[in-house]
This record gives sequence, C-alpha cells and structure tokens, in this order.
Amino acid sequence: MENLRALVNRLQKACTTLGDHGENSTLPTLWDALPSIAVVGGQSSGKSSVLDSIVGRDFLPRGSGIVTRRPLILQLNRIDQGRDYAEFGHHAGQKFTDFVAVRREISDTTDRETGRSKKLISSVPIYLSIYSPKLVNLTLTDLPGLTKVAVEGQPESIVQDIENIVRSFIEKPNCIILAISPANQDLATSDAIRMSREVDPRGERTIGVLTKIDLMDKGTDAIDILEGRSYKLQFPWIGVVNRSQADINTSVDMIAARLREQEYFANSPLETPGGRHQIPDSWNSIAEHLDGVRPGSEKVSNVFDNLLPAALEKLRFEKQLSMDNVRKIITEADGYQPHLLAPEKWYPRLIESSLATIKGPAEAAVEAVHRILKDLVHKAISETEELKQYPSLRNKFSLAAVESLEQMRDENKKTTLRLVDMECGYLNVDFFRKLPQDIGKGGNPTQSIFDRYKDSYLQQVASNVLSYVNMVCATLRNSIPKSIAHSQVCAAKRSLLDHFFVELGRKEGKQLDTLLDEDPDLIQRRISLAKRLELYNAAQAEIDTVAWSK
Ligand SMILES: Nc1nc2c(ncn2[C@@H]2O[C@H](COP(=O)(O)OP(=O)(O)OP(=O)(O)O)[C@@H](O)[C@H]2O)c(=O)[nH]1
Repeated sequence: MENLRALVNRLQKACTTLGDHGENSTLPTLWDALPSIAVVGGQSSGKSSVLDSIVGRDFLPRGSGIVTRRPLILQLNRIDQGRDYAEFGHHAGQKFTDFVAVRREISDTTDRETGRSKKLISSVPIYLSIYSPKLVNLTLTDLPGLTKVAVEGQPESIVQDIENIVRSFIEKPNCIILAISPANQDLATSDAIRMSREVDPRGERTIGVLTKIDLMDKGTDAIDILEGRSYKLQFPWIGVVNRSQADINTSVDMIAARLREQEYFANSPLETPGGRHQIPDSWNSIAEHLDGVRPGSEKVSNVFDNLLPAALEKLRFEKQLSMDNVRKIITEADGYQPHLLAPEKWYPRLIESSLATIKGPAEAAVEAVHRILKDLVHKAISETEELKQYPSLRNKFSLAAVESLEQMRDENKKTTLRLVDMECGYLNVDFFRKLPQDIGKGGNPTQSIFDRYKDSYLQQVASNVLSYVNMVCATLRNSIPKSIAHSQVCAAKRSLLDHFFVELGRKEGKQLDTLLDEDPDLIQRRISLAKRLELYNAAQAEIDTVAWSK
C-alpha cells in the first residue's frame, strides 16, 4: 500500500512538472486518472484546520471571509530523515524551511492571480509539496469554501463559481471527498454534504469529518452524526476538535492542540477513545433490521398481526362462560350468604376469571418478540466485519446487548400484564347499562333471589359478561402490540447499548486493550500473508534483475 501511494505521488509530481494539471484539457489526462483527496466544505467550516492538523504544521493562511481563494494541491512526501521543507510548483527548486514564509507565499501567490481584492477567487491551483519524515505520501487538495450568498464587493456569480471549482475536483470518480461539516450547525445545512451527495449519492468515496464539536450548544451532542444516523456514509464519520481562532492568535502549537483534542474526547462522557467509533456499523445494522431496511422486522409484525390474535381466539370465552361455570362462580361468590341486593358483585369475578386467561397469550407475545430481537441482534453482530476481528469485544458486545434485551423483556412483561390487571380492576359500567337485555332476567337487582339461579337468568349473565370480555379482548389485542413495540422494539433501537457504552467509557486504556485482542487465527494469517508478500517482492526483484541484465 505504501509503495502504491509513493508511486501515485511520483506520478502526480511528474504530471505537475510536465504541466498536466487536468484542467482545461480536451484530451484525457494522466492527472485525472490518479486518485486524490479533496477537502470540501462551507466557508470557515474548518477545512484548512483539518489540513494543518494532518500535516502537523501551521502553514495555511487563516482569517475571516474567504481565505482559501484558489485550490491548493498539496503533495505530502515522506522522507527518511532531515528537516521539514516545502517547495512550490511555481518556485521549483526553492526550498522553504520556514513555514510562516510558506503561509505568506500562499497568500501572495493567491493575490497575484486574483488581484489584491480578498473577495475574488480563481480556479488556477497552487502546487505545494511538503517533505518530512513525519508525513505519509498523500495528495490532498484544499478548495475554496462553499458559500450561499455573495457579500459586498463580490460578483453575484461567486457562489456558482466556487461550486463549479469544487465540482470539477470532486466529480472525478477517483477523488476521495473529505467532507467537512461544523458540528455547531445543523447537518441539514452542510454545504459539504450537499455537494458530496450530488456526485457520490451512495457515500462510497466520501469521508465525513465533523469539526467544532467543542463549540456545540450545551445539552446537544454529535452522537447521531458520528454514528451515521443523521447521514449514512460507507465509512465511519470522524469527529475532530481543531484549534480555535483564539488558539491560532496565541500561537498554540499543533502538538499542544492534538493533546488537547485527545483530552477533550477522553473526558467527554459519551465518547470513548476509539471504541464507540468502531461500533456504529453494527449498531446501525441492528437499527436497520428493526426499521425494516433489512429483513427481520416482519417477524415482529407476524406476532402482532397473526400469532397474538390467533392465541386470543383460542381462548374461547364462550366455553369459560358456560352455564355450569357461571353457576359455579356465582355460587362460590355467594358463599353461605347469597347476595340479596347486589348481583353485580358476581360480574367482576366472572370477568376477571375470563380476562386472566389473556395473560398467557400476552406473555407469549412478549417472549416471541424478545426472541426475534435477540436473533436480529446476533445476526447484526455476526454481520459486522470490524467485530469479527476482535472476538473478546464481540463477545462483550453480544452479552451486553442480550442483557439489555432481557431487561427490556422483563420490564415489558410487567407493563403488559398490568394492562390486563387494569382491565380487571375497573369495569365500564356504562357498557352494561347500554346492553340490550331483558332487565327482568338479567341485571335487575330487585329481582327475587330465588329467580337468580334459573338457567335463563344465568344465560343472560353469561351473555352480558361475554360481550364485555370480547370488547376488552379487542382493546387488548390493539394495546398489547403497542406496549411491546414501545418497551422492546423502540427501546432497543433507542438505547440497546447505552449501558455498555457508558461502561466502556469508564474503562482504562489497558482494559480496553484486552477487549481489542485479535483473533489468533487472524494474527497468524496476517503474519503468513506478510511473509508471502516479502517473498513476492524478493521474487519481483529477482525477475527485474534478470530482465535488466538481458
Ligand atoms: N473551537 C474550534 N474552532 C475551530 C475548529 N475548527 C476550525 N475552527 C476555527 O474556525 C475558523 C475557520 O477555520 P478554517 O480552518 O480557516 O476554515 P476553512 O474552512 O478553511 O475556511 P475558508 O478557507 O475561509 O473557507 C478558524 O478561526 C478556526 O480556528 C474546531 O474544531 N474548534
């Protein structure tokens, strides 16, 4: 990989020297075919700060308004040893070792192209190479910041002109887009996301970078964005805290800024150093299963629409309210002293005895959904590539998810059974008042107690109770799924791993390391592959020697 990057860098350098910059050419150019990384974002979103941070040098001009007014093509070159230095394409051979002078030259050469007006832009790129033992071989392009309106002194076309410059870089399929969005603005207004979505709608070559996390309003956090729930990309989002303007003014150096950034994330209650950033794909996958984006959630609807209604149907209340049963319950309720004036005292007993049987199917539905969620979670975890590499973390992750699901299930059982208890605890008397019935045979309390044990009377009671129980059962048939969806499905989507993340956040570095121990087979495979690569490289060198000696 490193060899490949070095090769691409060398090719880009050759293009630059030979004047092939890709722009304004009707012929296909080598430059366009080479991979590059473009830094895109709204004005003052933090693009230059991110680049400064990657390079580890304070070398880009800063200030208010449009600061980056020409594309800056930045080649980073790793050297084995020696002092850091920079070289401009327009001053080939002149080594800049003073990075303040580099910053000044970027400003001056921008002015030379656009005129002294700080409000104009140009599409002609500046080429800058930086050499350092601390760098990796990469080519990055800093682009003018996207803006929404032209300000005083700027041509009306400036908004479109900047978009055109940016688009000309990022529309190339070989361009990786580093899309910079500030966390203190709504992501829906992010220019970086708007432009990257236009050219890379599936987010396959866009890396989302969230700056200014330290400037977010109190009470808000960046979790939804960093976990890809606000805008999903194929690669994880990266959160950063760059130097503030005050830091720049007081010359806080890059090392101190980086330490402060680490400290910020280490002390942020919801962030964990690395762990939380590794996990979102699995978490997203669980949420997608539950949302029906991936298969699995239809099994939950099957419980609600088919299994629960069928189980309630099977209860057969008519059988429970047969005349023999009604007589038995009434006789038991009367005891040695038959009720003289309050036959309605039997009703709660009769109703409760029927409704209590609903608890069976209700509990079964809670259990069934719990099992489905457990399967979905296991499936999502096993599909998560990053977790395959770390068996201990995967194990802990899985245990935490199951434990959390079990707590939700237990809680859900209580709430669902309480729904049934509530129905038993209070009867809607109005329902009975409105029932079309023969008052003389049924609920008339003044009726002689001797008539009350007659079959016709008991039939009437059974029929009244059956109507009522059927009505309640229909209500519960609707409210039980709601209770299950609320307490298990939505709760799992919302907070399945919250407890786990908090626990993870409390762990020390060493404890985290034990979680990230790799699968021994995988380590062995990597060692074998590295050996094989070494062998191939040696073989390639041999072949080259033979070829050259011909
Ligand atoms: N507090 C804080 N300030 C930041 C952060 N990132 C950038 N800034 C500040 O935001 C301002 C703009 O940052 P730049 O990096 O110049 O932004 P830019 O996108 O390159 O700006 P243009 O090139 O003008 O479009 C500067 O004052 C930075 O110090 C951050 O993460 N936290």
